[in-house]
Amino acid sequence: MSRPTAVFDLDGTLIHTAPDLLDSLNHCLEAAGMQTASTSEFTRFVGMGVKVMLERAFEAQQKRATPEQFQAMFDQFIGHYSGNMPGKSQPYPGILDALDRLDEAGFDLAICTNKTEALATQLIAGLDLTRRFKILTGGDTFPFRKPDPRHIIETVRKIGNDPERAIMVGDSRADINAAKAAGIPVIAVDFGYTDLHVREFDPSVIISHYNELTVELVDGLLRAAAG
Ligand SMILES: O=C(O)COP(=O)(O)O
Ligand SMILES: [Mg+2]
Repeated sequence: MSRPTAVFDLDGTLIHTAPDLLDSLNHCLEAAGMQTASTSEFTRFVGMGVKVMLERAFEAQQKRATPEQFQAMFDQFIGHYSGNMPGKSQPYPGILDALDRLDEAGFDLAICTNKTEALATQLIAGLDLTRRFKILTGGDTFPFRKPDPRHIIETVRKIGNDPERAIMVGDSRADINAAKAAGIPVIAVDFGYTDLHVREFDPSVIISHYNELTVELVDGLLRAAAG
């Protein structure tokens, strides 16, 4: 039997990246002569990758960009964000101990993010976390991404594991809906980036700190899912 897999979202779940993403977004908005975004606006923009974040920022100000202007802003964002990495971004309290616990219990650890694979890989390396994860897939790794359930399923399959013995940990509706559509139990953190409280998306469990992410909790969810 393959090893069980714990799949983690990145932004707002493993790593608190909001200050850097917001800095880079506001750098681009200012350069375009637009208003800067607040933290609460940012939580509505994030979750579906950089392109969607920029589109939502334009919509919020009822502004339109030509495809060329949009591409230029996208390139500027990537340059600014990647140039300042890892910046102020930090793993959430308790996550490293939680990863250790799962690792010691025989879980393979995976990252499934809507960030581009290159940016996510650079960030995880910059924080010296690469060796902890068997795989990282981004929003551009496959022709589909969260909330498409195949993003999680194919991430697990790529390491040769069985999606029926996987759990997802995430902070947003995309994570929760993708996991539910995949039939994978999902633990939602309530400290990430979401416009509505995660309870609205009906995850299997909600945690407020990683000391709640125990092997017992995860094993219980896997047993319940196996029926
Ligand atoms: O960067 C984003 O928009 C989303 O990234 P996440 O899937 O890791 O939350
Ligand atoms: Mg997230």
